[in-house]
Amino acid sequence: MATTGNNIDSSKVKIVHGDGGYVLEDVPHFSDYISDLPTYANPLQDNPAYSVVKQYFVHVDDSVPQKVVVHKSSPRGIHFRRAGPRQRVYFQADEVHACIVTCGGLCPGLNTVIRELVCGLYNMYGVKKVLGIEGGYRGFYSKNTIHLTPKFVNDIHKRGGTVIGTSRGGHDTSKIVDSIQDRGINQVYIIGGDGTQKGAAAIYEEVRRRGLKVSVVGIPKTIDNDIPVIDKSFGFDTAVEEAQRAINAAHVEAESMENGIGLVKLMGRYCGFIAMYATLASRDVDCCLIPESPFYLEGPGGLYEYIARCLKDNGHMVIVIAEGAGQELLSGSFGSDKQDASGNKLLQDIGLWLSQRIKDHFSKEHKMTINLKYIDPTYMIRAIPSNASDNVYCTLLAQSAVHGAMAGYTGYTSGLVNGRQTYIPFYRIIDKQNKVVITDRMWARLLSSTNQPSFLTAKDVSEEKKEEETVTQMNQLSQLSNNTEDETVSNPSVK
Ligand SMILES: Nc1ncnc2c1ncn2[C@@H]1O[C@H](COP(=O)(O)OP(=O)(O)O)[C@@H](O)[C@H]1O
Ligand SMILES: O=P(O)(O)OC[C@H]1O[C@](O)(COP(=O)(O)O)[C@@H](O)[C@@H]1O
Ligand SMILES: [Mg+2]
Repeated sequence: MATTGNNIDSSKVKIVHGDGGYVLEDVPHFSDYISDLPTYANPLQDNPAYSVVKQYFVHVDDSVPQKVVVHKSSPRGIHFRRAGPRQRVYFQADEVHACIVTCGGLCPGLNTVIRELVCGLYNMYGVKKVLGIEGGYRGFYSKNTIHLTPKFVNDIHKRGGTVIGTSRGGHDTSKIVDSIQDRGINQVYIIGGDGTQKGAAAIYEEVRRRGLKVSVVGIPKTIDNDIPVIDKSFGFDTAVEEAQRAINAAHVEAESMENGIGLVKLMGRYCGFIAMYATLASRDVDCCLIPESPFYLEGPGGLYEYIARCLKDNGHMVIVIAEGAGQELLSGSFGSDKQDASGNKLLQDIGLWLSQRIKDHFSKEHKMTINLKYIDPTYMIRAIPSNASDNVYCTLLAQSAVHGAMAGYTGYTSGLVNGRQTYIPFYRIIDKQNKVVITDRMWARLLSSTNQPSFLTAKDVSEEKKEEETVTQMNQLSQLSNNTEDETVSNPSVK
């Protein structure tokens, strides 16, 4: 199997080259593997709501750049296909049999996406057959389905969770595709995080191998914000907002007592975006600990020293810790290699461990009684309905997903890139995880806002920077090798 520098199978990559170093990382289309499919005029052209919009249909060449900060001489770089309605569609309304599935952990906005997929299909394209697959991937072959109508989904965006249920594990590609084929489903909308998108990519591959006219579409979900390429995942803003309530409670408790410490644990298995943004938003946080920035307790520059200073100067402090932070400190006594049903690492409770360590240290070393209040709002920040801006975001994601499927595209994730809706090929979404880059400006902003120690030596910083540069160079090399290895489609308007 030929792979590019990033372990991407180059035979699956559909690249279009244009002038000035323009590269379109295109998404698959039915016409790539099924010939002579009939097309139809998009029914939206007769829809009174849309027919008045100037240039409502997306131009065939419209694309969105991945990088918006450029230099005079830099190549135009990677682009993604702009999402939106096309002039011609590949399905007639009564031919469509769509299904929706939600997988992985909960996230605010799941019900909004479900609602908008159903309403988008019904109201924009006249589609009447939409099935909800119950309980995640395993629901395809082991559960009942729910007939989803605009009436059924009308109010669901006001509720947290997912009305069709979710689960981890249970992904069996061939059983899932058998079920899709047996039920005559031809549009599959899959809402989920990085694991789910890997599963969606496997389903797309199998659908294509069987030569089926079935669109497989991903909608990225995760409060952790660990999905790459996209600006942010839906529900993230809502989760950060809800986290403020826990931080506020921690602050009130801490400042009301002598030597008060409020410790808040927030979600973030492999990355600390929620902790970082919640800290930046709150201004009450004195220290934010995330998985990407290892910390230590003892000695100069360590956490104990910083806590002692905060208590001396202010009499109280607030610490926010992402659940995935400091797991290496726990390994040994508390550590474990256990995984959940999807293969995700099961984490130890770093918040509880750190609370105990802080109390023990200050009572032994400083003969001080610490009033520490540990707040763990873990599930409260994700089991809530999405806020207004996430609701709008969910609507755009869902409608874009529907337009793409109707236009015959498949094997893509609907995502926001630099503020524009795009179709991103699965391989780009599942290639790596999004992480906080601690040599970027955002982390520097956080450090300067909390005044916490960076826990890094000059050597660490230069190594971190070198690693970042190597990744950038590898990406550039892989791009170059794509340019030479892949079949070049010279006419960007092919699709
Ligand atoms: N590499 C993979 N290939 C196929 N399916 C996967 C893969 N990783 C995870 N999945 C499936 O995706 C679903 C959700 O994955 P999980 O990691 O729990 O949540 P998330 O999608 O939010 O990251 C599960 O049903 C799991 O079986
Ligand atoms: O207890 P659960 O449901 O396994 O969820 C815990 C995990 O879910 C998350 O919210 C992320 O979920 P996803 O993998 O579904 O995006 C993590 O922050 C957390 O570690
Ligand atoms: Mg995940």
